Amino acid sequence: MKAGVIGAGAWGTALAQTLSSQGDDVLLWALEPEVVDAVNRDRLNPLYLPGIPLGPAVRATGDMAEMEDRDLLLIVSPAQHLRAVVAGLPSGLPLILCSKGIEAGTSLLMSEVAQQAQPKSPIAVLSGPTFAHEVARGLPTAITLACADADLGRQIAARIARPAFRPYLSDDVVGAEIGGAVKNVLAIACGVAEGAGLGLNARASLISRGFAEMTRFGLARGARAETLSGLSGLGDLVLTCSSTNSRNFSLGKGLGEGRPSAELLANRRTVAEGAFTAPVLRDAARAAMVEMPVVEAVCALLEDAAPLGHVIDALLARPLRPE
Ligand SMILES: NC(=O)c1ccc[n+]([C@@H]2O[C@H](COP(=O)([O-])OP(=O)(O)OC[C@H]3O[C@@H](n4cnc5c(N)ncnc54)[C@H](O)[C@@H]3O)[C@@H](O)[C@H]2O)c1
Ligand SMILES: O=P(O)(O)OC[C@H](O)CO
Repeated sequence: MKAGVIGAGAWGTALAQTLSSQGDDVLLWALEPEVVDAVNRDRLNPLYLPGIPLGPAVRATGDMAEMEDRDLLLIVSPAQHLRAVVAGLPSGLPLILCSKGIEAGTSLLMSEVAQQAQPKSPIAVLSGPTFAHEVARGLPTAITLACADADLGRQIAARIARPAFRPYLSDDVVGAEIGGAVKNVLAIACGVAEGAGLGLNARASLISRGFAEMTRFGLARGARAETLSGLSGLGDLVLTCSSTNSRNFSLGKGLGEGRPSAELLANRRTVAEGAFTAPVLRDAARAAMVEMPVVEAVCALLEDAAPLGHVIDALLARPLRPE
């Protein structure tokens, strides 16, 4: 097997390490030359996945043309860069999309963006509760692999499964993508609750009511309810809303502590996708007449549109309604 992994952030590096764990040849494309050098010379990626030794079967490159001889590509760039990254790939190779987000300006899901950028490539989506550093250490992980072509989905699942890395098949690509994109915004909300000291009842309520928002939006975009309540939806929502290991939760925690969003977002090396997804999701939800008050509240905080106390009061003062 000759897999290519496009993007050597924490998740791309963890996936490369996982795929190579049984000796498969994995080529990892990195944007930063220092990452290429560190992987090839020291078997480490100290910039994005410090402390994880990489196996000998992972080789890094900065040259996209080297992906020509791969038979499968995992795309792991930040969502807002996926279009440009995919457009630069050799054409026709099966693409497994691992980025979580909605494209700004078009409101397209990653599969829709990839389809436009590489119309000849078959597409699958890999998404679920997966902190990169845990996966890289070989800790047990289950994840959704969504592919409209059931045969291709089965082939890919067999190729990427490892003893502690277990893909579950789905044909609901839209559902898998919406879960992964929306949970990042809701994790910011849960981080705010943590930072502002609102307590664990508030967090559980945000997870629950946030899941109701995810479901309403997902159903409006054609997702299936069982996908949203699976690994790529509820599973990832629970993980990301529970720990400062999540960059989105940590961003929210900073907001909840009263730090300005501009300060929290400035000069970041790592990506907190929810900050980019939130305004796109809000606008798409409004256009589809889907109510997403928690998402609206996160946007208000990210845009410094209202003080934290007002945003919390406004959420709590919404009219009483049936669950
Ligand atoms: N980290 C995780 O645990 C995890 C798990 C599942 C999914 N994801 C998703 O994977 C995607 C990548 O996240 P990550 O955690 O690997 O990234 P990261 O935050 O660790 O690193 C940032 C990445 O962005 C890349 N980048 C910066 N500018 C770029 C540009 N102009 N063009 C292309 N790439 C650029 C960097 O090279 C680096 O690979 C995100 O959509 C994220 O939601 C992450
Ligand atoms: O660190 P986060 O918030 O980007 O979350 C990482 C993964 O998406 C968790 O599944």
